[in-house]
Amino acid sequence: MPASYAYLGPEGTFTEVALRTLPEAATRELVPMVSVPAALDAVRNGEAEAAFVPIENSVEGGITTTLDELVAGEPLMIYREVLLSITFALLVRPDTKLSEIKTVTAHPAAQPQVRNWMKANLPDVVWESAASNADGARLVQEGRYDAAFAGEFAAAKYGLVPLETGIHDAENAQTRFVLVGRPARPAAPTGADKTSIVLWQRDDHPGGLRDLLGEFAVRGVNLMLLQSRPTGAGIGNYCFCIDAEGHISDRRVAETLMGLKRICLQVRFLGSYPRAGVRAEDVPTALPGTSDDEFVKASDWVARCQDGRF
Ligand SMILES: O=C(O)C(=O)Cc1ccccc1
Repeated sequence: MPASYAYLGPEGTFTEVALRTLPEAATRELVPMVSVPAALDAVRNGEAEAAFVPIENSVEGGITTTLDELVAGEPLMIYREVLLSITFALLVRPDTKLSEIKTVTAHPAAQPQVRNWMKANLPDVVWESAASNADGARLVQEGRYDAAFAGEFAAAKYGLVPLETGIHDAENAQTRFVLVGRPARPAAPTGADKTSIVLWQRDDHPGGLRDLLGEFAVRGVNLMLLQSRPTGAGIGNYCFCIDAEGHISDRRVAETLMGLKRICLQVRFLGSYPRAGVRAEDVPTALPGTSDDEFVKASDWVARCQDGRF
């Protein structure tokens, strides 16, 4: 049996479409799962080599189920990311008219991307969340709802037809997906990489978040995502999910992680991996004083000072 990748299913999700853009997916068995936690659990318990799940979209920010799963439980690591442009189709059973639609369903992350369209075209329908957009289509096929927002490609799989296509409140809406596996050595740096971590503050004090961010700022490390998530320990208790530019093998990133490790209660490393759609030559050069070479020279100089050989 080939190694398998679990993904947010059923067949016909945007997640599946994004996964199939990865060359390595062609040599794996792709196994649809009912939810993001189920896909990640399949990795944790060794049933799947990796899981492919949505993590962020450009309209609403982080997909909280995924972030919360990566923040807690047995540690996992991100190895790849994929960006997919998303527009929705309104899928119905054949012969359904727009005026007959009373109920509509889709994944919760779809709602902010179709809200204005719904207000204009389906003002009085009842929205209910589905486990994924393709699962919504499946529920329409079963007769549980009148319509589903999903990828147009899901229609044929579930015996539905697109009543409307190209639905998107925001131009260029994109969703980011990640391939997640058990912890192992990160892939070698490509020159256009990203590092994901989770931080827990040691204590609550004025400027606490600024102290964390200062560790990135003084080493010239750019942030790409900052999302707070409740720790569950009471109102006001948050951890921070952060994506930073660069690879853990870059000295400025490694030194930032060391700085954070010293001042945080806990740091969880979620991986260093290639940025989707960005070439190394398009990444700005390191700010003055933050290149690998400058870090190495500075640390050699301190060693010489400690030896009295400066
Ligand atoms: O992959 C899907 O189809 C999902 O249900 C997740 C999702 C939700 C909204 C936009 C893109 C992906």
